[in-house]
Amino acid sequence: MPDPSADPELILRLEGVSKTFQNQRVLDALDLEIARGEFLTLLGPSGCGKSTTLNIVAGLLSPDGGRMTLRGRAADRLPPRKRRLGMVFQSWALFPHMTVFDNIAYGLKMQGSPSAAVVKTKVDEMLELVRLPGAEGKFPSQLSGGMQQRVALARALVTGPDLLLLDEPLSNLDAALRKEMQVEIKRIHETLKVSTLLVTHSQEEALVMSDRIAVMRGGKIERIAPPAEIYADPRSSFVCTFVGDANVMLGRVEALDAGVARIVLPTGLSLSATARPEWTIGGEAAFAIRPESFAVRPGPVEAEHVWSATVTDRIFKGGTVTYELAAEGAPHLTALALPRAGGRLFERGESVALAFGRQDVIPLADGEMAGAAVRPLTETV
Ligand SMILES: Nc1ncnc2c1ncn2[C@@H]1O[C@H](COP(=O)(O)OP(=O)(O)OP(=O)(O)O)[C@@H](O)[C@H]1O
Repeated sequence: MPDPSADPELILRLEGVSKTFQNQRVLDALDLEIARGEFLTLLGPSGCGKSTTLNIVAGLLSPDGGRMTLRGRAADRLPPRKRRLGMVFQSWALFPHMTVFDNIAYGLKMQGSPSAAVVKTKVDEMLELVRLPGAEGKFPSQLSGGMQQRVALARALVTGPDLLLLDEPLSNLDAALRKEMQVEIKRIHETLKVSTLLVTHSQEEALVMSDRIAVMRGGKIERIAPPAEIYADPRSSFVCTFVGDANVMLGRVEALDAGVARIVLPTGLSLSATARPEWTIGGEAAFAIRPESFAVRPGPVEAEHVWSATVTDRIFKGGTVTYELAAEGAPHLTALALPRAGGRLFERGESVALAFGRQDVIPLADGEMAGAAVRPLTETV
């Protein structure tokens, strides 16, 4: 029976879904909704419950508690093949003894026996969509990893699913192919507008492809929002450091005026920030500054905030340069700069000015990740 309160624009709704494995609570009363046509990504560290959530949606695992509806209908007891889902997993498991054509046609044949002409038309459409025309007679072993992934997508989409489930679909590809397939999957999503649930631990994949990102931690969703919003206003220090890099710091509120807080760090550096509602004078205040929000300048500079710092390390990547810096009371800062043609890079040991404005300071609800947030440099000069 359709739920009379169900929103027809909602493809999936999970309410209070829980799952425990051997006394370990893996999902903790999880709520999640996916709108029709939406691309939603579950992003989080290993073990936070992303795949468990996806497997419950797929019907491959039963939850211990909670409710699930698909297209407004209770789906808790619906067998997987009746859920009208398309699935692509990390190991894309094409049938090795079948041609590309037969691999893609497989799902259609499982649904019933459409005429050979209908099967051919649909498979051709899919090959066109994933940009593999002419590959229908090949076997998976004759295809590159990226091409196999395109076939896996075509196989998942050929039946016209209501919801496409993607579990780490790009993690077996090398970095260049992964970037190419991110853009491909986004293009296919924009063409078909099929509602999609992606599971990944890659912030880049999440930022590039999603309409909304749900950041998971310990079996719960900590923050759900569109990519640009989650990046600009992550709220917690965990989300701030998981979606992007950040300098997370802790200070004390010295003054509060019209929603603006004056914050001092233990050694006297100070700054102003948009205040969070729970901040009080004399209380602790956590905040973050993204590496790209610091302007690194050689000497005195006019800006709302200017901190003196010393370059402790540098990594040059061509289009960008990352500096590790130490300021008084903030010994581990990271700044990201765009080297200008003809401009010079700062050397290790050099004194610089770090300039930023109030709008660059992200107020946070907690300082859990303070000091540990910015990813370490991997190559140095
Ligand atoms: N069938 C199972 N039996 C026992 N424990 C399980 C089972 N499946 C998952 N777990 C445990 O549940 C937790 C969450 O697993 P899940 O695969 O959902 O995490 P994830 O966020 O997808 O992480 P990853 O990216 O590493 O797969 C992990 O601690 C995992 O070891």
